[in-house]
Amino acid sequence: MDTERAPFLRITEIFHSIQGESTRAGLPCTFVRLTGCPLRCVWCDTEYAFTGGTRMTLDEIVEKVDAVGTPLVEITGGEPLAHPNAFPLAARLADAGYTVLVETSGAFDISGLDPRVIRIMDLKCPGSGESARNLWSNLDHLGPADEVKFVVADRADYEWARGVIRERGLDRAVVAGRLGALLFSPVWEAVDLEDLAAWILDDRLPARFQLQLHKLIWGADTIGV
Ligand SMILES: C[S@@+](CC[C@H](N)C(=O)[O-])C[C@H]1O[C@@H](n2cnc3c(N)ncnc32)[C@H](O)[C@@H]1O
Ligand SMILES: Nc1nc2[nH]cc(C(=O)O)c2c(=O)[nH]1
Ligand code: SF4
Ligand SMILES: [Mg+2]
Repeated sequence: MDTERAPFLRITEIFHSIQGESTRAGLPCTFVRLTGCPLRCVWCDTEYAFTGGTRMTLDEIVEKVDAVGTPLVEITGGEPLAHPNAFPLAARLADAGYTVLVETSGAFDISGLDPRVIRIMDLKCPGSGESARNLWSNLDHLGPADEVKFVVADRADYEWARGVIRERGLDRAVVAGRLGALLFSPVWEAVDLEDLAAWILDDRLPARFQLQLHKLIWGADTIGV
């Protein structure tokens, strides 16, 4: 295809690292970080992906992922689903045999994603400043492989998340296997870890406590890991 006309995306970075989040934390993973996000979570650790980036065709992206040669690939950002070509990219990577994770804010319709793609969807808590962007209809499109994540800045965020989980039956969905996992992640260094653990245990939530493993390994300010 003529490279000038071929479908493309703006890419901040493609890197090979240890998956730091989700139920796949600890596994080698290739990350494709798309440039640009229309949200502004107050605690965002990836502001460097809001602008800039390099224009790459989908062919070039797949080639670079192939060159790394790891079976697990995550498309993240920025906000991947703000970019229409993220959808064909995810399908192309699934066609190529990769296990494809898409990490999304939940602000964009996920229903057009290839069914083979595993969705890790944040529900933005009030402390992020972006709660109003949650697209609640996305919950109807999640399945047994998908994960819902709450990144909590304080007790008020935790209580909000607990309310959402109970009122929308996400706890029952996880226990019944209709949803893959519920994740609680502290905003980095904002919440006492013992407190968050105690809250989850006290409430008997069927949720997974997760830390950003890559920050424990390489520090919070290292980019490209
Ligand atoms: C940088 S975002 C990119 C994907 C998408 N825009 C989203 O928000 O899900 C990747 C993940 O990092 C999380 N994250 C960003 N800043 C964080 C922080 N300071 N502490 C903990 N998690 C953070 C986000 O909530 C999201 O789950
Ligand atoms: N190692 C590592 N694991 C991650 N899992 C999700 C990430 C993200 O920024 O979306 C991320 C990241 O930035 N680095
Ligand atoms: S949606 Fe994701 S990339 Fe965008 S500001 Fe929030 S955490 Fe950062
Ligand atoms: Mg990250």
